[in-house]
Amino acid sequence: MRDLCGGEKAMAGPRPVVLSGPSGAGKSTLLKKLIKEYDNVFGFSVSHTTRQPRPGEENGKDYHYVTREAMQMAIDGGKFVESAVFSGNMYGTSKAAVQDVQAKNLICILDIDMQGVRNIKKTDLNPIYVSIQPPSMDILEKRLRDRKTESEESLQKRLNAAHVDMEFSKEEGLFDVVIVNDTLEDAYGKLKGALLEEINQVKKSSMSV
Ligand SMILES: Nc1nc2c(ncn2[C@@H]2O[C@H](COP(=O)(O)OP(=O)(O)O)[C@@H](O)[C@H]2O)c(=O)[nH]1
Ligand SMILES: Nc1ncnc2c1ncn2[C@@H]1O[C@H](COP(=O)(O)OP(=O)(O)O)[C@@H](O)[C@H]1O
Repeated sequence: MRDLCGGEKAMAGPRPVVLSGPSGAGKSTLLKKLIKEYDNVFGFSVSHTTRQPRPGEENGKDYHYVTREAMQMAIDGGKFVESAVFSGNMYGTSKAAVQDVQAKNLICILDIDMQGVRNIKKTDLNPIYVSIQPPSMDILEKRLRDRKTESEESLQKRLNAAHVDMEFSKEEGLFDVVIVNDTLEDAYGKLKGALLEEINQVKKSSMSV
C-alpha cells in the first residue's frame, strides 16, 4: 500500500468517491448535479491537465491547466496521487486536490479514467468506485458529437478508448456500482442511492459540530 500523504495515514473522514467511465458517459453532468444539490456534502477533486480549456471551463474549478513541463516536474516531485495520459494529454490528481476537500470534511469526488482507477487501487484512499456507462456506443457517439467540444480526431480517440473502458467496467470486483446513464434523472437517482449512506453520515457529523 502506498500512503497518500507520503508516509502519513490518509486523513480519517468520509470515504471519497471515484467516478469513472468513457468520455461522454455523463460523469461531469452527474457530479455537477450532485455538488449543486449537496454543496455542503461533496467537494470536487480538481485535477491537473495539459489539455486546453474548453469554452466555459474555469482554471482552478474544472481543472488546473498546466504545461507538460510543469506537470511532469510536479509528478517527479511526488506531488501527485496518480496521473495518466489520455487521448494525448496528461491528467492527474494532486495530493493537494484531495487534501483540500478532505480538510473541509467533505466527500471528495474524483473524475478519473481507468488508468486512474487502477492506480488509486494501489493507494490507501479507499474510495467507493462508481462506473458511469452510456446505454450504447451509438448514443455515446451522438452525445459526444452534440457536446461539440471535440475535433474529429479527438472524438475518434475518445470512442476508441470508450470500447476498452466499456470492457474494463465489466471486470469482476473493480467497481462497487455500475450505472448506465440512460435518462439523466434515473441515473442521478441511482447515483444518489449508491451514496446515500455516506451522504447521511456527513450530514449527521456536520450537524453535531
Ligand atoms: N487518471 C486521471 N484521469 C483523469 C483525471 N482528470 C480527468 N481524467 C479523465 O480524463 C478523461 C478526459 O477528460 P476530459 O478531457 O475532461 O474529457 P471528457 O471526459 O470528455 O469531459 C476522462 O476519462 C476523465 O475521467 C485525473 O486526474 N486522473
Ligand atoms: N442522460 C443523458 N441524456 C442525454 N444527454 C446526456 C445525458 N447525460 C449527459 N448528457 C450529455 O452528454 C454529453 C456528455 O456528458 P458529460 O457529462 O460531458 O460526460 P463526461 O464528463 O463523462 O465526459 C454532455 O453534452 C451532456 O450534456
